[in-house]
Amino acid sequence: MSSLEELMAKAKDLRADGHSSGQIADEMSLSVDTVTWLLTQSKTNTAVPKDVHIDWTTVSSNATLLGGIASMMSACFDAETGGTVDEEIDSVVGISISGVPLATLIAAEDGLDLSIYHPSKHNAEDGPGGISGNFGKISGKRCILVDDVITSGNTLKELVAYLRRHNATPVAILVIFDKRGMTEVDGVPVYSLFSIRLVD
Ligand SMILES: O=P(O)(O)OC[C@H]1O[C@H](OP(=O)(O)OP(=O)(O)O)[C@H](O)[C@@H]1O
Repeated sequence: MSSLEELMAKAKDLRADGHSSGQIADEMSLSVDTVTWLLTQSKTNTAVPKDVHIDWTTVSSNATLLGGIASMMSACFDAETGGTVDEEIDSVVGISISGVPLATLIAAEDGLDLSIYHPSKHNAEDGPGGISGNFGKISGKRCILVDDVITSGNTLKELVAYLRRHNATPVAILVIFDKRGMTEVDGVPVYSLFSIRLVD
């Protein structure tokens, strides 16, 4: 089976399990347009939408490799800012689920507090997102926000707004993959290890 056929099969499995197109898009880190295409087209009758699927499970399933990626994210941030911003930061906020191990490793490496954000899209009752009460509080803190990938940027936009509403200051965003080529999210600079573009 080709990787494209595998993506089609996975999208169809998720749909059969009752997931909406938006949920499938989130699960597979693809755009909703791409998911619609995967669910409705064969690869012979229309052009493939311009999106990329990132499979980094070889790294994410290995704690040592994940630690290496977290170190690279932290080092990338230091290199881009000259290391001057570090002293002003109190907390690392990881976005559940995939941002959590990265945020934990970065917080440990840099000696910072750890907070966890549950995005609204994971709220089964369609309620708002929120900071977990089982980890660090964010009120009054200067925070760096950590996630694995930016697809639309909506999750990070939501967290930036949440932090500002709750008396915290989002200072920077650290991600591994940026599929939007974003330099900032509502005024918060983005530092990505890899910025992904399709070239026609
Ligand atoms: O830029 P956006 O369009 O908002 O998408 C990016 C978000 O989607 C993925 O999370 P997902 O909801 O799939 O949960 P996960 O962390 O459990 O993979 C990813 O980990 C980001 O948090």
